[in-house]
Amino acid sequence: MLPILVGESIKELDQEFILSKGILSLDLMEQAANAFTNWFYGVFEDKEVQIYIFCGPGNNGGDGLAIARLLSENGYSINVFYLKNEKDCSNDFQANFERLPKNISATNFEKWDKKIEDGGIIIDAIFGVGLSRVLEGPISDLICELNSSLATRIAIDLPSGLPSDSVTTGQVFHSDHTVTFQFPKLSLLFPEHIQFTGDLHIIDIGIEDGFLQDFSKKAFYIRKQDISSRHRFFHRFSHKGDFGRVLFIGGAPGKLGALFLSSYAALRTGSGLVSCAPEFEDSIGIQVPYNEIMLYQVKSNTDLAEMDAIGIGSGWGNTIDPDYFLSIMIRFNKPMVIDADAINLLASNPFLLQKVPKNSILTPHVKEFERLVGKVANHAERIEKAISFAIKYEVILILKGAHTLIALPDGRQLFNSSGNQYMATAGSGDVLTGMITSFLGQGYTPENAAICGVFHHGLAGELASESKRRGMVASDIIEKIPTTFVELKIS
Ligand SMILES: NC(=O)C1=CN([C@@H]2O[C@H](COP(=O)(O)OP(=O)(O)OC[C@H]3O[C@@H](n4cnc5c(N)ncnc54)[C@H](O)[C@@H]3O)[C@@H](O)[C@H]2O)[C@@H](O)CC1
Ligand SMILES: [K+]
Repeated sequence: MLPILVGESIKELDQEFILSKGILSLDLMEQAANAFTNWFYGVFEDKEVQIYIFCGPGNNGGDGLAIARLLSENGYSINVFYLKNEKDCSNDFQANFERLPKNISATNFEKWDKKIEDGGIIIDAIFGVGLSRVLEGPISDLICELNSSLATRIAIDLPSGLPSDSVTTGQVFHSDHTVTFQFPKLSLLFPEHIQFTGDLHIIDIGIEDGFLQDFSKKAFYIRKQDISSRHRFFHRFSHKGDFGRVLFIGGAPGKLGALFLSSYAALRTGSGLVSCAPEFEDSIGIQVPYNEIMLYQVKSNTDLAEMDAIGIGSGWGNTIDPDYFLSIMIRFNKPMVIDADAINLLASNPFLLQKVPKNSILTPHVKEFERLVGKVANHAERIEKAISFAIKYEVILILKGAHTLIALPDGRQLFNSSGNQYMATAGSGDVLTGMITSFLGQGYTPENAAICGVFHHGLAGELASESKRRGMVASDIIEKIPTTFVELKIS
């Protein structure tokens, strides 16, 4: 997985990397500029448009100048504006300033005539991870001016004004695209920053993952290439028992659909045998809309341990007796997947939290999470509380949303890269519960079940939305689960 470094470690990384490779920091800047321009050529082919590059005094500005040179050499029309007397700027800024081709006009931003041609592109190279305080004065006014333009806006590494690891309180550049180097900075994953970050692109500037590992042991970004090694592989003699027997408990009157979504998602994820236990006085006569799913009686079956995994809570209702939940946890006594109304039950009966089997997986959305831990001010605090919760109760806490967070009991935090906004639809969470429970039942460790479940769920959502967009529903996600195995070449 890709390590996520905090802002203050990035300078140290930079230093050690160039030392180990025997290169100059200017060379690394050139690698970064080349990686950026390669991305740029793929997205913006029209060389007639005017490109306005605003360069701050540090190395973010240096990147901007190197990019200006490379784009100009490639035939693009470049206008550079810099923010300080170039003598006060970083060494690599100055070196790249010297290397600017003569045909590029470079002007102090205070002399900018505020004209941006129609269809123009603004590149923000003002501040990156070196931002040290809230923007004020003329720089804040400049960002405000740039934000009001109709141009396409691109931020290099970070939108200027956005701190790398915390929530912003000041003026920030509004990007349509943020092109960040090597790994996502934490603040680019916060939902409250979406208006600043736009589409996120992580580009490789040549620093190997292995090198990054020494600088972050806590926060990671889950990518497509991290998934295959987490899967179990089955052979031609595998039988349905090997693929696990799973049970879903939930589905009170009026909410049966949630239970069926979880159950069917588990089948599509590969479970061998799937049963569901609706929360009905008498569930015998209930019609299950899928031939492959069996009905199960939790109250009369004492041996819940015959199940390989249990997913509990989808549509369970709010009238469940906490002692009944407790008896299920005691009778099963293995890690289980706990969602929705089961999380609400834990929140209103905190004594139950101590009884949750270790390494269980809780999958709250933001509101359910707040019921568990209380109100939070912002996403940074939410992440901190998720980490402490996972450590305290020795569970895996999956905080659902864009870049779903998987907080592990040892304190590691994994952020997901798959999925999109179209997945914010009724029942999407029930599908996730079904998928994670399925992997758990197939013998995956809770950590791998969580990672594979979250990533495949997001990928299935992406695939389903290709043709459905905002009309996508949770069942569409389920139908695309098998294609995720094909995409990732999982047999
Ligand atoms: N791996 C790396 O570390 C690499 C870093 N590179 C670039 O270098 C950037 C970091 O460069 P720097 O550390 O020089 O930092 P920045 O260029 O982000 O900013 C530092 C400069 O801005 C000033 N400053 C900070 N906050 C300010 C504020 N609110 N108002 C006015 N002035 C302010 C500082 O005094 C300093 O002069 C990265 O974001 C990236 O763009 C790339 O060149 C490639 C490699
Ligand atoms: K920037």
